Amino acid sequence: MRFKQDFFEQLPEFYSQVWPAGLPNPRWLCWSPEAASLIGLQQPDDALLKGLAGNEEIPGASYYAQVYSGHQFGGYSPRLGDGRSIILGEALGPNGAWDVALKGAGPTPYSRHGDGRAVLRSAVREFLVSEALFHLGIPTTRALAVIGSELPVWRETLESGAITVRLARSHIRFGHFEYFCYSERGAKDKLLQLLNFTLAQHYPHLSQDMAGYRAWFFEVVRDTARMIAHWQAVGFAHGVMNTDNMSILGDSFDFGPFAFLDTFKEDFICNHSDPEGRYAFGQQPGVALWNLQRLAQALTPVLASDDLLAALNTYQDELVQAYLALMRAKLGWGADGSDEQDQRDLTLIGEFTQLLEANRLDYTQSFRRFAALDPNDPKPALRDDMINLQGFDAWYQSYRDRVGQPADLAQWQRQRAGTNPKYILRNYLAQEAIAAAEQGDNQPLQQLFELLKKPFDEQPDKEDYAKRPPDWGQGLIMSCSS
Ligand SMILES: Nc1ncnc2c1ncn2[C@@H]1O[C@H](COP(=O)(O)OP(=O)(O)OP(=O)(O)O)[C@@H](O)[C@H]1O
Ligand SMILES: [Mg+2]
Repeated sequence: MRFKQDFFEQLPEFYSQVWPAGLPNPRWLCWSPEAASLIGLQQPDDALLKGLAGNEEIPGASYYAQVYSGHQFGGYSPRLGDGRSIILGEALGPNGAWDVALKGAGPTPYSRHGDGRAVLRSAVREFLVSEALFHLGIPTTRALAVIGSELPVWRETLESGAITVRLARSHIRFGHFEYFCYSERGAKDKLLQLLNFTLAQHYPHLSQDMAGYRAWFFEVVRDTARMIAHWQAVGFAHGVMNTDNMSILGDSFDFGPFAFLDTFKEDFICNHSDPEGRYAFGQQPGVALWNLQRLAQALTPVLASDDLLAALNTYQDELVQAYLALMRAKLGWGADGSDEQDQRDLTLIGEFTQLLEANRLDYTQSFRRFAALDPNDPKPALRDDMINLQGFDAWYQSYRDRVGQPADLAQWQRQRAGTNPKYILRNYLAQEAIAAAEQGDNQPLQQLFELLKKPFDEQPDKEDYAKRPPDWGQGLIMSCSS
């Protein structure tokens, strides 16, 4: 790995230097060749294993934990920071630089009462979902590898310690700005320093002045809205949308109790620690706006309120337009750009998801039906899934009116197959692969990983992975303890 150390060198007051505690008997559990290529790595080898486990120093790396704060479940936590993640610097690749972070590398000055560790189960989940989201075309941090070990780590029970090697375009979170606004009260110079750094690194087209800052915040709002549109369109629930888990670049970030929906349920909650459903699937668009409002508030020392408000006011439209574009691609609809059509389409989409919910249908499977649907067919396979046929027939008539007859049906269906994944990371699939890996059998994990790289392909020998979960695996709710 070749590194540059811009954050480390330019922002010395924004982190603590810290060494990884190391892992006994480390072994490769997962390796993503696609992520590796981003930073010019070819093969996992022994020297790299020792380095990423934290057992030997990696040449050129600086070891540091960033300080940040954030709103967690609505309340402000004045000091969080990387309590179990150590960043090595920005690794240089053929198309830019990627922060390399060892998540689970041991305690840091921000660990408070935590052990600084991650367990195999959570490390593998983060690995799988990072790469799965990427292959679904959703902006996300990436995962290079998971390293397992014989380190005993206590959660609800005795588990083993592991490290996810995360690659991120940036680790700067909404919470970084909140920290330098509230927790370091009056540190306007630091807020500005952070903002200028962010612009220089990631928004080179923007100037470091009021006009540039203003344009930047509009982009943050836009990119956050687009990320959320992707989550809602694919049926992804993040589970812990605290502001310290919101990447400033609009990449999906920090994967804990996430879930892809199986049976569609608007108010589906995937996080065991969220009984109120603050972060329920259907709440995500509103929560992201709330989070952007917290970010805006933290930016008031450096940006005019009117500018911040003007940007926040674009959120809904950015979200709706991005969501409509994705859903139209899934359903096979064109667009004429009119408000009337937008409204009608939103209504029609909402009616469809209501049908899914009322008929207790699987979100992914139901949309995948469109890949084999002929709009000329009055009784498509999708109809056979429904209990409420009358409701479906009424909706389907509107759908057919909307879609018209495709000029080239085969091509139209290929397009639907390319926008409605067949395979998603269902929680029960992750569970099965993890259970095997915990017993020393990596094969199911490797197979699942390979499957998720081609979510839109038929992969006829993998049909079982497209099925609905067995009874034990329905609507699994994950605990936050990771
Ligand atoms: N086992 C742990 N030991 C020490 N600190 C922890 C541990 N687990 C979480 N934390 C800290 O608690 C806060 C909230 O945790 P959260 O689950 O959002 O983040 P995370 O999953 O640890 O990491 P990241 O956001 O970098 O993906 C963070 O400051 C995090 O570093
Ligand atoms: Mg976090």
